[in-house]
Amino acid sequence: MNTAIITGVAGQDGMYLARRLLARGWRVVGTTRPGSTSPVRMRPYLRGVDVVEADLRDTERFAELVQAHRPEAVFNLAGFSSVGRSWGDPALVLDTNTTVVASMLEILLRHRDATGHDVRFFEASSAEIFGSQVSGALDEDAPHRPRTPYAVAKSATHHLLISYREKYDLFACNGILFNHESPFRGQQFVAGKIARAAAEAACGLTPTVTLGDLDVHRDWGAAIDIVEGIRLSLAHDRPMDYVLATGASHTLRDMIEVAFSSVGIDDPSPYLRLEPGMWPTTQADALLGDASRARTELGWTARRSFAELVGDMVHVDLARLRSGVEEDEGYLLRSELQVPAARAVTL
Ligand SMILES: C[C@H]1O[C@H](OP(=O)(O)OP(=O)(O)OC[C@H]2O[C@@H](n3cnc4c(=O)[nH]c(N)nc43)[C@H](O)[C@@H]2O)[C@@H](O)[C@@H](O)C1=O
Repeated sequence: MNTAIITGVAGQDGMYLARRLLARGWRVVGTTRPGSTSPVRMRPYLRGVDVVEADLRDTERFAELVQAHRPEAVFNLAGFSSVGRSWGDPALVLDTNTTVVASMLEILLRHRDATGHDVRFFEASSAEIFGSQVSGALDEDAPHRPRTPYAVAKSATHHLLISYREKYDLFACNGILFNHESPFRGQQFVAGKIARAAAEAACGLTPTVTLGDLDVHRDWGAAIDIVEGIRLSLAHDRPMDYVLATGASHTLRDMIEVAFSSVGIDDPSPYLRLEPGMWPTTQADALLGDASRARTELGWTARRSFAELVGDMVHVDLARLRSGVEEDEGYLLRSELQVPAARAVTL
């Protein structure tokens, strides 16, 4: 039986990936931050996962886990994830998202030297590495112009992985992940916030969504699709970096329109408050991905449309509000069943 370690297993990506691997007969050891409430909240979705607490910065702990479980694959999905908030503690962001990864790679090398056992490594890189002045669809060769501590850290780690791959022949892949969402996304991210407001409005409540720039362009995909690309990256016969994106760009204005119209509200304006400048201007201007390499090499494409994704988020929030039950496996099963089997590639 293959074993995977997933760091950050209680996040949306970790959870979807764990379920996908379990369904394929893997054993999954998933780490969560000590003291975090997410594992409790996400418990209905993590059945079968061996959930362990591990502070990402405690690299000794990571070494122990590798030694104890001898995984075939490590998926590093943990770390600091808010672009905007990364200005709050840049040193912590660089530590968590870069220095820690350097230690993980060293640990995997030492493990290989000691046991002869190769561990494949996936790193969740980010479209934010491309930063400002981007135009057209971005592929793996687009230049990095990071503009936030978050993006700087992700860009450095991205290059670190490539260096390890070249110098030590380590099977390490960067997934350049564009924005991706799900009904399990927190409301600190804009899609989660909009979906919840649309559901509240549908229940007759009067939410107010305060937003920065409505014209920001992003390539929003469904997390459930993106994790399939993550899984396939490590299942391929050679390590590469992959853009995982839908290739379609939308604005926040589009998202609001789709979310509210999915519950029959044609005019969302009474629920919106605009505060231009409330969100940092140093993030990427507009992001659109070109996932041709993932399509050609992995047979991967994003299957869910923007409207399906946003509609699913709103409807799960509606079910939460109506039932009073925040998390239930039923919220997930419907969207999981919609996934057509991906091209068979086995590790
Ligand atoms: C690729 C990247 O994707 C995610 O980072 P993010 O893009 O910052 O995600 P978000 O949902 O917070 O913002 C989306 C856009 O919406 C704008 N925006 C406007 N008004 C509000 C607002 O009121 N709240 C928020 N959160 N965003 C707002 C905001 O400025 C941004 O342009 C993470 O997964 C990250 O880990 C990652 O790697």
